[in-house]
Amino acid sequence: MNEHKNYIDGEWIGDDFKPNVNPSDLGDTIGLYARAAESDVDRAIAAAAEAQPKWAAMTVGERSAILEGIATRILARADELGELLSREEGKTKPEGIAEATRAGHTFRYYSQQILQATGERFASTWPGMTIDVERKPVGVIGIITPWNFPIAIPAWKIAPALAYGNTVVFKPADLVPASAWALVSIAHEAGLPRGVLNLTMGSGRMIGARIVESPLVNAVTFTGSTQTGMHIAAESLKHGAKRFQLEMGGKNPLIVLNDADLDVAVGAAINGSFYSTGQRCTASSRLVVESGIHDEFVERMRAATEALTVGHALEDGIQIGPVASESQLQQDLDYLRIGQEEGAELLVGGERVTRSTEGYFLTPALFVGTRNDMRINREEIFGPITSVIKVDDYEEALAVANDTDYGLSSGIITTSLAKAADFRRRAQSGIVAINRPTAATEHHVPFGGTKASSFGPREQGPHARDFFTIVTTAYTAAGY
Ligand SMILES: NC(=O)C1=CN([C@@H]2O[C@H](COP(=O)(O)OP(=O)(O)OC[C@H]3O[C@@H](n4cnc5c(N)ncnc54)[C@H](OP(=O)(O)O)[C@@H]3O)[C@@H](O)[C@H]2O)C=CC1
Ligand SMILES: O=C(O)CCC(=O)C(=O)O
Repeated sequence: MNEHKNYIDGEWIGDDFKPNVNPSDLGDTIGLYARAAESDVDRAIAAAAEAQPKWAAMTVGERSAILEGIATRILARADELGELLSREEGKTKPEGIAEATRAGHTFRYYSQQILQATGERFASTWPGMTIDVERKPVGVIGIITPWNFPIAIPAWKIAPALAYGNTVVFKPADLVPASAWALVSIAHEAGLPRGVLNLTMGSGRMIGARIVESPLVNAVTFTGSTQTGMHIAAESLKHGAKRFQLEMGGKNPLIVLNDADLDVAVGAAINGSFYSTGQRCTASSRLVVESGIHDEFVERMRAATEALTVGHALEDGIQIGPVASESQLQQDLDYLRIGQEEGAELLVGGERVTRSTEGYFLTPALFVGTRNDMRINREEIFGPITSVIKVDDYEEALAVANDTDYGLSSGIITTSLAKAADFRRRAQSGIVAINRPTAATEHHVPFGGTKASSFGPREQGPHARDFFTIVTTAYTAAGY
């Protein structure tokens, strides 16, 4: 069985391995992946600290060329990387390939982005003075990522971190080390100097704590559950108030108004709620539907949900792959029970099903007759489960949509330009979707939310530099 080691200071290290198992086929072990010890994490952090000044001193041209080399290699291997991703995480093969392609585009984007102007010159109110506002690297960045986007999220954190002259200690989710390992091995092949990017696979509790507590780590960027994010925030403040950026949960509403095009509404709801097995922080988990269109929408949703094909992620024609892990499956089953105990009607789906391989297969589930105060509508389930909430009019729909602890994404399906414009103004989320799913975003524009969904500057696009650089203001007096 292939052994995949951690990557520390330019070397492959490790002798303690864990099998990585395919959630579509529990008999299929993808490979063995190293588990870092505390001493490995400390070594990775020290290597990143040592490499950082030299990496930052390279020209942007040199850094840009290496990032472009990583992008080219990812894009050349997108089919293979996408298949590997689907095999370890369970999203369908087309979704896996699209995600790998997005990772390549992200590296290419930042290889070009750092060639743009970054400074600003201000006129001074004092005589003989010039003021230059510049951006400098932050230093060593700890990167902690979740299992649901095993290559895109690492890419959109690692690429800007490196582009702006920082070095990285990368801790991927324990469930999906293969995509992380493949990405780091590509960076190695592309000629990244030793110590600039370090991979420490294994337990989040231990490695995450080590990264957050280290005085040599200057910033931590995290995506995952709100609970872990809040813990990282508290620990970061305790340990030298290091800079932190958090992308956490969502409970994203999709409003369907009476004037909606039903085909568009059902298409957006099915995609947003169930694709990627509903395991997206941008998933539509609350369908807020105006009463005049409610019954027809529900009937069309029932039929469309039943028609979805569920099975092995790598099989052609499969639309919904397995749930990513046994513990996530248990969480989904718990919420299916909780929803029914709360009085919601499970109209269709929510069944654990068997296929020719043994995997974590669950049919997409549609709850109807739900209220916004039910637990299934307040807590992030993170599975192929969505709820319909019936409302009387647009104002009630907007109030329900905004009545949540989260604020990542929200959407509206309407043919009224006026209502769409009003929703863009009043929706309390970082992403607003008009006549499209709440999920699936582009790599070159900002990504992030409000309330308990996000903390810190936006990720992706040009705004990513706000987290990965320090703004300094230089006053230069004339006369010498
Ligand atoms: N909004 C989003 O994008 C996501 C939300 N979730 C939500 O979170 C739930 C649980 O998923 P899970 O993967 O366990 O999410 P976690 O928040 O536990 O994990 C995310 C990352 O943080 C690491 N981690 C875990 N504990 C710590 C810690 N104490 N300090 C630092 N890092 C830590 C994990 O490592 P390790 O994998 O080794 O535990 C992983 O790399 C899901 O069911 C879903 O509701 C999950 C993923 C993404
Ligand atoms: O919808 C997307 O494009 C990204 C979603 C995401 O980042 C997540 O679910 O963690």
